Amino acid sequence: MKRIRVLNQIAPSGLALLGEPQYRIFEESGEQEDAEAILVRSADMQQLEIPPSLLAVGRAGVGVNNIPLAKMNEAGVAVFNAPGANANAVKELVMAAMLMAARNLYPAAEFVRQLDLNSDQPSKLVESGKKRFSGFELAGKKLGVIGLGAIGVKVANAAFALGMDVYGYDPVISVHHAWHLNSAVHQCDRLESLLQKCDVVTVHVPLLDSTRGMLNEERLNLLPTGAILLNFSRGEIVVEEPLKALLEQAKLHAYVTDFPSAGLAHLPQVLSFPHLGASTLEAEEQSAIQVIRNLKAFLEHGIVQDSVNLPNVPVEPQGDGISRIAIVNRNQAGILAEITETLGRENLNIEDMINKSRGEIAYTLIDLQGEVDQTLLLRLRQLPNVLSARLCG
Ligand SMILES: NC(=O)C1=CN([C@@H]2O[C@H](COP(=O)(O)OP(=O)(O)OC[C@H]3O[C@@H](n4cnc5c(N)ncnc54)[C@H](O)[C@@H]3O)[C@@H](O)[C@H]2O)C=CC1
Ligand SMILES: O=C(O)CCC(=O)C(=O)O
Repeated sequence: MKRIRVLNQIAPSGLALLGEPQYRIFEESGEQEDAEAILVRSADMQQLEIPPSLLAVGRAGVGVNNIPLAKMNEAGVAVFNAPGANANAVKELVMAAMLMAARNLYPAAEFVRQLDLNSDQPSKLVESGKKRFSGFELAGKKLGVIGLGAIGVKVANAAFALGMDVYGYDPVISVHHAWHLNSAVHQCDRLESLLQKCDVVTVHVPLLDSTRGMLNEERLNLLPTGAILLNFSRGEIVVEEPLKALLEQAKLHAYVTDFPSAGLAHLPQVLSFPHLGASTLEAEEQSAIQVIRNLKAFLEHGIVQDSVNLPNVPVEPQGDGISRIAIVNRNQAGILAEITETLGRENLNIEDMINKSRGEIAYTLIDLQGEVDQTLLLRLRQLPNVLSARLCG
């Protein structure tokens, strides 16, 4: 039985894929020591102790900044996410946010809420206040999309359909996403040129060392007066102090974000949501199902698909009489020779073997004739550059 620890609420339709008797799902931290896998959404795992039994982490979503990737690599633990599974949900919220900000919908609705509509002339009250909430139309305005991945491409295409003139910045756009991007989207070679010209800017990059604080004082100051900034990516991508100053000086029309902060949330120009981007039934189900399928394929057959730290190795198992060993190792010369020598000493005949690397890490999948015992696995684990070794199944 494989034990799966769940750190956040995961859609039941996904968890249903992990049925007993093969799997047992638990939440309590006391039992974490022997979990083979952890399922997580946004819970912060940075300080979580990694049990020696852990083989994989499944992020039912996209961003993995809550997972200590370096620590996972050192422990030979595979990390999976669900690319694209919640992109439509985020796109819809971003479009709603853009419209809310451009038409001042939140303060306008608040204004109506506090009116006494039982008075003699309610329509007079309504009409008297509305001029304060006059907004602008999106059609014809310039939208800048920073990060043209699963979400950025959908936002760019939807904004184009609304009549916006769309600019995109992504120096490392994938071929897959480039294919899906409307060809009318203008490409910006420099982030600065996008910021200078766009009335609305939306950011859709992952939180990495290279993107933390990417919208700093110098860059924020390039935004035209009256611009709207949307951040449904991660709070840390925008530097708060200069943004606050621009909002207080009314140089920006609005900041709409999914990541509330104490320094900004109280400002009238700020609209904050409680990290709602992926909170739709559809996205929650899709994310859970997608990541759990990949987690299962890894635990049961050693197959790697959509991992954020291991290379893709979509090799189906060979069938009866064949044992499969999965090894995560440092990507260093000589390691394969050490592995095959160790197997040779046990007289085990290799039927098939694949080794793929991704940066500092490599993944080796070996199909063998016959039985594999715990002593062999122990010997493999003791090799200097082997981070984890296990029998699949
Ligand atoms: N608010 C919410 O609930 C959600 C937030 N997110 C956030 O949105 C981020 C993006 O999600 P997806 O579009 O699904 O990811 P993705 O991986 O499909 O796209 C990210 C894009 O950013 C680009 N990029 C990376 N560094 C860049 C840089 N320095 N400048 C410009 N572009 C850069 C990449 O090339 C890639 O095309 C996630 O990493 C997560 O932080 C994702 C889902 C839900
Ligand atoms: O699971 C969630 O609600 C968070 C979604 C998110 O931020 C992501 O997928 O990166």
